[in-house]
Amino acid sequence: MMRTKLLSLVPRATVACRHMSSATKLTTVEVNDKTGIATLTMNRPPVNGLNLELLRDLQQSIEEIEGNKSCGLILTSSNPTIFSAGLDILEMYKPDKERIRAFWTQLQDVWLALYGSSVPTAAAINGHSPAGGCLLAASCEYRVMLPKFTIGLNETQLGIVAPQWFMSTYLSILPRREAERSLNQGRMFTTEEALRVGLVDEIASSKEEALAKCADFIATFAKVNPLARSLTKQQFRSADLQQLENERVQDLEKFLFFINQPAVQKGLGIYLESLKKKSKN
Ligand SMILES: CC/C=C\CCC/C=C/C(=O)SCCNC(=O)CCNC(=O)[C@H](O)C(C)(C)COP(=O)(O)OP(=O)(O)OC[C@H]1O[C@@H](n2cnc3c(N)ncnc32)[C@H](O)[C@@H]1OP(=O)(O)O
Repeated sequence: MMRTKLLSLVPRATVACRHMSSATKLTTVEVNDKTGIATLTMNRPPVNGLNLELLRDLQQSIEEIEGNKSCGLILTSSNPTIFSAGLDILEMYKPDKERIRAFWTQLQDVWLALYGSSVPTAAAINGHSPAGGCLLAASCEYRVMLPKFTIGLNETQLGIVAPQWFMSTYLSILPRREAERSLNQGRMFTTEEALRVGLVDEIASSKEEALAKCADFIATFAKVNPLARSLTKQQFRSADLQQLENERVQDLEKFLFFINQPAVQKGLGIYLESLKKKSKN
């Protein structure tokens, strides 16, 4: 029988501030002793909205996986229909001054850690994956998605602009023409469309199958020298990573300036309302 280790269930103290959703961790890491592959599961009901705490836990879990000599990382969700709803809009709507800085900086950190991870990475996309959810999946090296869900960078639909590093992540997967058009449109792809354009690599009929396909992808590196593999990956990704490293502060200031524009705040408010109305019907 497969033995697994549950590594990330350490309780965390509750901090008295907005959006703090849980006294326990919002991610779990399970390492398969046989394959050495770590499965990182997001678990922030109802929709895995990426708030400051989930981003912190993601960062900690990625670091843990890097540190425990796992052979690979599979990112997935405990929610049966949602991989991640992207950034928690409540972090950006009428934001707290200090918290929103920490939030965006943490998002930068998570992207740098995941996109730049030294271990092979794959996403088992077992539900909808808009915007920031798509960013996380696209930062991995391989994607397996379940049918009847949607994925894409839909920022323009919300009246917001995906920053340069979101674009770079798309461009690492999609042909330039497709990346530009779909980002401009804020297009959400169905699973089948995503497969057709290459945004996902395979379709699986269940989460278990998706995880198995991700594990198969990671196993393709079993006989490749790990240092050679990770340095090669780094060479492919270093320009994108370096660009954000060099421009972190400007990127943060640009985000803050943009998000605080009255028109952007108004748009986010309307979008939030529409989401709430939809969930009441
Ligand atoms: C210069 C740079 C500037 C800015 C860059 C910013 C980049 C931004 C990136 C982002 O990620 S923005 C977030 C974009 N995300 C979305 O557009 C997704 C919106 N959500 C949905 O489409 C759906 O909720 C769903 C994920 C498909 C799930 O649908 P489902 O029917 O299962 O759930 P429901 O819609 O009823 O939602 C339940 C509950 O959750 C709330 N919710 C949903 N998504 C978010 C979110 N992203 N942030 C905050 N809250 C969210 C929704 O309102 C419901 O709440 P309620 O139960 O209280 O009504």
